[in-house]
Amino acid sequence: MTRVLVAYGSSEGQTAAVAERIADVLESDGHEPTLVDLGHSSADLESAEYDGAIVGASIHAGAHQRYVAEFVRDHRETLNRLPSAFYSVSLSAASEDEESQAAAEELLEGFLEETGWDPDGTLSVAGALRYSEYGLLKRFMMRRIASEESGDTDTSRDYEYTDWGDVESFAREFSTLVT
Ligand SMILES: Cc1cc2nc3c(=O)[nH]c(=O)nc-3n(C[C@H](O)[C@H](O)[C@H](O)COP(=O)(O)O)c2cc1C
Repeated sequence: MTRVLVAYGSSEGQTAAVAERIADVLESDGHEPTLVDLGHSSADLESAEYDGAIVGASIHAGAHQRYVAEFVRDHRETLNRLPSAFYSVSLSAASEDEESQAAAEELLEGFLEETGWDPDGTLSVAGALRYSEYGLLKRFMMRRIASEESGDTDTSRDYEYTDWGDVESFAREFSTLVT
């Protein structure tokens, strides 16, 4: 059985939900995933003898979580040696505007350049708008951003844009890499 680290940073929970779906797919393919929320604990990538690693982060104010970048930088040699993949969750990836989607891809590429990581696979995936969980200021700010992008501005409900089919294909592809 192959052991796969599924480590992530998530500010409002969507990247965590994606990590859980990836872990479900890996498990159903016969692997042994270990989920680690890098915001709360560190993953012992060096000594735990993982056979592969998937790392995820979300974009806030034009950048991925700094602690995820630090984790990747600290472990880049191992990540570059093992089968590995990175996914980035954002609202830009949900946009119908090609420029916004390209901006999300650029941030993903920038993250890899900045950390010195060359993963086998990448995915830029749409996240969620969780108006009900934002404080007043954040709700106002996100509503303004959504309105600029012709997105959803009814703050009385939440919106999920994640394409779970894409997430599952990404996980399945990785699964074949570590088999
Ligand atoms: C305060 C705030 C700032 C955000 N900034 C960006 C941004 O600059 N670009 C973008 O594409 N998405 C942005 N988003 C959208 C998030 O990437 C999206 O909500 C994602 O689902 C968050 O994932 P998480 O729940 O794992 O943190 C922002 C969201 C919040 C709440």
